[in-house]
Amino acid sequence: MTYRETYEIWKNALKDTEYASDLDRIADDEDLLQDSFYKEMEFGTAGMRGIIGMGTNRMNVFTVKRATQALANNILAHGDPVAGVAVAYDTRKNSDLFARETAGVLCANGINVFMYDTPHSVPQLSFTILELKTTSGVVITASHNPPEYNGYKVYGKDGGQCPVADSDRITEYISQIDDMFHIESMPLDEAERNGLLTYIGHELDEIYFSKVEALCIHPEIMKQQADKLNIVYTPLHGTGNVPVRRVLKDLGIRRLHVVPEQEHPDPAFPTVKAPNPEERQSFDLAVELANRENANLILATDPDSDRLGVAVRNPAHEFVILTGNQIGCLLMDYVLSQKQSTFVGDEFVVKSIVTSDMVDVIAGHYGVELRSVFTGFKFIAEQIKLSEQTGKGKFIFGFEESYGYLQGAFVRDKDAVQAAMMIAEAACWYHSMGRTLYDVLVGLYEKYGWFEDLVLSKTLYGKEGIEKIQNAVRTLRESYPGHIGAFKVLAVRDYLKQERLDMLTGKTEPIDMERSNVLYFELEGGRFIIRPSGTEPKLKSYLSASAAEKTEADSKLAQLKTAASALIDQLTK
Ligand SMILES: O=P(O)(O)OC[C@H]1O[C@H](O)[C@H](O)[C@@H](O)[C@@H]1O
Repeated sequence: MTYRETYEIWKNALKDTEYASDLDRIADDEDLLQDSFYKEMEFGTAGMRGIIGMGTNRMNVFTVKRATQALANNILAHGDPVAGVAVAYDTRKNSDLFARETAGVLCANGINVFMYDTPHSVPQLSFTILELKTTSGVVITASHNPPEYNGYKVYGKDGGQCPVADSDRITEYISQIDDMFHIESMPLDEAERNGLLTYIGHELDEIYFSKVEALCIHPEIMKQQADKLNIVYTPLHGTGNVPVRRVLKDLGIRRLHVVPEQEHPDPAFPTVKAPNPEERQSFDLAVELANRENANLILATDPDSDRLGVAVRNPAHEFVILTGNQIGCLLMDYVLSQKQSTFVGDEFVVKSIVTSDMVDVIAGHYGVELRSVFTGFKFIAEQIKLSEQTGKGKFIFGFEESYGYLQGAFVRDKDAVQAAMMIAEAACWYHSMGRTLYDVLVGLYEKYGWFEDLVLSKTLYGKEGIEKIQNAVRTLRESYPGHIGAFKVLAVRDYLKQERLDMLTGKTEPIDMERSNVLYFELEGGRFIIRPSGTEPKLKSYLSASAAEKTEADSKLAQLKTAASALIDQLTK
């Protein structure tokens, strides 16, 4: 079926409804029409995510209700409708509306729903699933994407993002729904009267806060140092505002300045290009405030408060915005060093394969096992579940370069509330020894080696963009380059073919992991990894160079950046 034909079906089905004028408005914009109707929304790295609007490839009540009916079918066949589903939403446009639609469809299927009636963070929802022992969970959020996006994150009963097998089944159920315009829904007041819908009260928030606070390794040091730490925090208009402030306050932090322009929910996110702590621009207002208040630490959380960004002062008193790898290494080294004396030998940490190799060296230093998984925090959660099922291994810490960190396994997704607490605690601990987080970071490089990491993302919109992204990786797979710039390729790991090719001997060996569309080039003195993003229309590549000295690592990374950028441009022309 062509995109025009699909559009006509929508127009007919919705001709006498409030949506008719929205559909009319896009009729003359061929590109928009094509992008809205040429395909169905897919379940990617973190569920379904897309631009809000009319169409099969858009986030709207129809695609949300259809996804929910598919989730309901999956629960009725493989889950536990009585245990039910926990539902939360963030501060984005239509998040509350989509959450109510989700609840209505689940209840119409006889599935119990436990729903927050104010915006809540992703980690709080993950915690809620475990606490209430529900069979599944849904958060309406597009995480850190620009304001025009929303999304539908699905969770399993272990509190982690839905495993691949479930998302494949949900996708299959979606394809079996012929009429997405007449999906049954139960009015929420009726669902509440029937006992199918329960609103979650504040008690759960309190339990969550106390569990996060209990992770603090040195609460006494925090109390003692709290007044010396001057922190600026921005929730970037999102859900972090309540939990992050509460936890820091409970632990004794008094000098916390919240960026006023970004304190309150605003679905337009008017003060940032994207509410993403990965983007330097999202720190602009926080840096201004921190300079006015002479603060020494900046914390930023994204709208669903699973990502944390951090900026620290360097010796020249300027703010340096840390990368996700740097924050993760600082946190991991802190946690491992403080807990080392309690280790019995079965401890493990988890990172994704695109996360810095510095993690491997830190884990080795403390003698803990390092597990590497694909991009997606669900794979870190899977390792925690595995250790519980087998009784083998104790999870200590997990992180991804994409600004996601976890210490306490009472949450199974990245948790910026925990991470904000941990970084504040680490800052207090080191402050008590006269050191800043910047000093500590430099100390880590001096101790473990200079690992310089950089993520290059190329955004390519629309149908054509997606095709370019897929083609780029395909082209590279068809013929591996012998060099990337001046960097010799030593081996190539193709995670789709599940094979590693040694470029020097020509020998291949199997990779014992599931399939994933990732190419990993092992270079002399670095690495280059490339994959299509599973959450945004981006071609992502991860560059790393390492050396014993900073200047050498910097110069290698700069060279690699030039070569990789040229290669990516050529692949996406
Ligand atoms: O690189 P992507 O597929 O866009 O994923 C980047 C990140 O997106 C979301 O935040 C997921 O929850 C993370 O687990 C993932 O690392």
